[in-house]
Amino acid sequence: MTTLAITDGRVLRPDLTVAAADVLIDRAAGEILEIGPDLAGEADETLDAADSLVTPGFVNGHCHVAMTLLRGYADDKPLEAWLREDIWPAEGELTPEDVRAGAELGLLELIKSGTTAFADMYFHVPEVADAVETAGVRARLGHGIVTVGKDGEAAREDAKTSLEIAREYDGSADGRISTAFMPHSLTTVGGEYLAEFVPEARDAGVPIHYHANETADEVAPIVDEHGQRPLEYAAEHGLLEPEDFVAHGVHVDDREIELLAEAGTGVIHCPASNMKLASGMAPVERMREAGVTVGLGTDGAASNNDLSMLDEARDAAMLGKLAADDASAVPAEAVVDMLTRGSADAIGLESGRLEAGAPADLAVLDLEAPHLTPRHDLVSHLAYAAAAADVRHTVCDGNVLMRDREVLTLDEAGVRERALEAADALAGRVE
Ligand SMILES: N[C@@H](CCSC[C@H]1O[C@@H](n2cnc3c(=O)[nH]cnc32)[C@H](O)[C@@H]1O)C(=O)O
Ligand SMILES: [Zn+2]
Repeated sequence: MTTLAITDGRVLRPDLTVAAADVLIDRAAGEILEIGPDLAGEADETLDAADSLVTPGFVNGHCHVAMTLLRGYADDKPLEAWLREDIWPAEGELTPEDVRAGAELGLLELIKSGTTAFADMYFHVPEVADAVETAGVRARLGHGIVTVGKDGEAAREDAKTSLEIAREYDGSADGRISTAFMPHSLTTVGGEYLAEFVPEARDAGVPIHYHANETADEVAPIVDEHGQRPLEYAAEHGLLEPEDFVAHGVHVDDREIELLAEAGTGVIHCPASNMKLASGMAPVERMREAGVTVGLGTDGAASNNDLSMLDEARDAAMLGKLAADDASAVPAEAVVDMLTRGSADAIGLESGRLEAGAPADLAVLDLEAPHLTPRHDLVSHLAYAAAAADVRHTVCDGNVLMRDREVLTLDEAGVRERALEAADALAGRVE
């Protein structure tokens, strides 16, 4: 057994108290062995965490990681127009190599900002999986299905691809990759395809992930056509199981919140994307009070425009208060919970907590910064004041992915160069 110790840090424990302690990790098992004083002597390797906060690695519950190539490509439009006029035409030109380049850029950003796991919906998933394997993080990956505007054959092909990818990649990258069946949304995938393929996804034993109740424009057609709220329609199609998780959940009514809580289906709140596309304010406080598992996600870099989960945490607190018209809503503890354990629970991972037996997925934040001084409350700092650049080290599955702000698994300069070239060439092809 080789061991790694994170030494002399302040460790954020599952009950959100902070203790001066070392963290001892079994590298091969990728697990935390012990948290306590003076463990450095027992370790083969150490990572210094003096004057630093050791937190669970952040979990990004909803992303389209390769969309980093479209960062800044189209801004300042609502969802429907943004997707149809700008994003989908550009995505139509994306090659597998482009997706690989965009995924690597996104992974670099995730690791640099302390994120150790994410859920991702995109296409050319084999390239995303390859990049995840190299980068060393955990991921729940899936192929996003869109059937609107496609003939029956092409639509079924898209759904089949999503199933095949989910079956093939589950458990890959030494178990760091898990998968899901991913219909894009309740309005972009026809009910007949849900009826046909959802039972198959259940047989394959994979969860289902989709965008739901993101905009008011997306709710209205379902109510008009089916006389049901979107999540009632989802439940009827077998899309609300405990392992499933939806992105957004902005326009949900009380009955839908109850359905989510009863079913145990997770909601990934994406506050930055919801603000930027003016989609609305998710009732995060009400969902949490009702017992819904709520996590956080960045969504893609084209609607955010970064992949920093610490930004998302702060946005979630701010927007949650505004939405509830109550400054005590979505407090720092709730935000830190959503950032770590909430997202992990929602997407079905064991990470998000630092304790013996848990996955060795963590981030170490440098506290020696003016904006993190003084130190009345480190949970408050994590929710409101810390930023991506404060992350010093990132560890996932017992492996050091970033040491002293240097990413060890990806060549930063090369990744940026390939992404720049791919993005420029893509923009040229779309014009
Ligand atoms: N196979 C599908 C691709 C679906 S991948 C997932 C899609 O979600 C899109 N997307 C990104 N952010 C959002 C969002 O906030 N809401 C809905 N869709 C989004 C993204 O651009 C991508 O096209 C096809 O043939 O078009
Ligand atoms: Zn999305």
